[in-house]
Amino acid sequence: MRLHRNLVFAVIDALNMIFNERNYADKVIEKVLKYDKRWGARDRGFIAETTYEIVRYKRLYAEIAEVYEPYSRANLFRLFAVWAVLRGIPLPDWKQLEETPVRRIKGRFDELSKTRKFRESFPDWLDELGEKALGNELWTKESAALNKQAEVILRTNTLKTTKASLKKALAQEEIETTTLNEFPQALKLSVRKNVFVTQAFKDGLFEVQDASSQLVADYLEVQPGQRVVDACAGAGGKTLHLAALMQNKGQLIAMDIYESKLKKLKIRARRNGVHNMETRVIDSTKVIKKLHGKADRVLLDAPCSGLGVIRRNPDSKWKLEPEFLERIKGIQKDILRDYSKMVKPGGKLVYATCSILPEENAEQVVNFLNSEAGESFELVKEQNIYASKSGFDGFYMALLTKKA
Ligand SMILES: C[S@@+](CC[C@H](N)C(=O)[O-])C[C@H]1O[C@@H](n2cnc3c(N)ncnc32)[C@H](O)[C@@H]1O
Repeated sequence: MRLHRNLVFAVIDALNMIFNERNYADKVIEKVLKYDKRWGARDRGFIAETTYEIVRYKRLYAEIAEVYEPYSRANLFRLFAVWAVLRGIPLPDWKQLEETPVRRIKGRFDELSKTRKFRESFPDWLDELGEKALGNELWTKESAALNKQAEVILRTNTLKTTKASLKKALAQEEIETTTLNEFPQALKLSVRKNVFVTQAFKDGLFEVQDASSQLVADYLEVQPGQRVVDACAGAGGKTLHLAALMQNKGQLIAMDIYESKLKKLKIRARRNGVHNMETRVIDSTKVIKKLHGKADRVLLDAPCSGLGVIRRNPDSKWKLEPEFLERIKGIQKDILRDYSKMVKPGGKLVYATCSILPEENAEQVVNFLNSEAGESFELVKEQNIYASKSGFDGFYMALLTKKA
C-alpha cells in the first residue's frame, strides 16, 4: 500500500478533532470526508478505517510512541506512524515521518501486547470493571472482540419486500449479500459499501441494523392489532421493526425525551411505509401516566453505557466515565419502575440494553422484580449476547409478563 499525503493529512485532522477537541468520531469522519469530492470509495475507506483503527488502539499506540494528551500535530503523526509500521506499510520520506524508530515500535508492541489493557487498549478502570463483571476469561475474549470492525447488517423491511427479493434488488445495484441463519430478516454485506445511496434504501426496502439488535423486537412477541409502546424509541431502529412485525395493524406509540430523535424516526417511518405509528415526546410524567395499564406490550430499550457496541463507537472507550455509568444506572432503574406501569395485566415487557455489564442488565431486572413496582411481574426469559460468542454487538434482553 502506498500512502497518499492528502488522505493521511485528513486522518491527522480527524484524530485532532476526536482526541483533542473531543468531538464524536462518526461526526468528525463525516465532516472530513467532505474535504475533497474527488475522493473515491477506496480513499474514503482509507480515511474512515485508519482513523477508527487509531481511535480503537489509542492507548496502545500512545504507549508505543510515548506521547501524551493533548497530542501535538507532530505526536498525531507519531501515532499514525505506529499504525503504519505495525501494518507493515512502507513509510514515505515525508518530514513528518522522518526518524520513525521502526525497530523500537515493533519491540515495544511485543512487550506491551503481553498486558490486556494495553493490547486491547482499554482505560484502567474499564479493564478492571470488565474483568470484575465478566471474569478474566470472558472479558479477555470480549475486549478483543469489541475491537473488531463491525460488519454491515441489513434488516429486510417486510412491510415492503421479502428477504429474497431484497437480496436480488441489491445484487442489481452491485451489492452482494449473504443470509444469516439465526436472524430471519438479516442480510450481511459481503463487501463494505455505502448502502444509503441505493435505490433499495430510498424505497424503504431495508434498514441498517446489527443482527443482535434485530432480536429485540422479536423478543417482545407482538401481534398485529395490539397497542405497543416503544418508550425509549430514539430514532426508531426497533420501532420500525415492531411496525413490520405488527403488519402495520394496531397502535404503535414511539416515545423519547428528545423530540429531535423522534423527528428522525418520522422520516424513517415514512420511507418504511409505516402507518400505525405515532410519536410522543416525554416532556412530563403525564405522558406516561395517561397510558398506565393500557399497553399490551412495552419495549424499554434503555439508555446505557453502550459497552456492547464499542465496535461501532470505539471513541466511547475514551469518553465513558465511571460517574456516567452510575448516573445511567439510576435512569435505567427509574425507567423500569415508572414505564412498566404502562403494561396492562397479562401484558408483556422487554427490558433491553446494548451493554454487557450485569449491573445494567440482569441485576437491574432482579432489583426491579424485588421492588414494589415489579411485584406483579415475572421473568419469562433473558439473553446475554456477547460479541466474542456471536460475532455481533453485545446486547441484553429480558422478557417479563405482568400477572393477569
Ligand atoms: C438505546 S437508545 C434507543 C435506541 C432505539 N430504541 C433504536 O432502536 O434505535 C436509548 C434512548 O433512550 C432515550 N432516553 C434517555 N432517557 C430517557 C428517559 N428517561 N425516558 C425515555 N427515553 C429516554 C435516549 O434519548 C435514547 O434515544
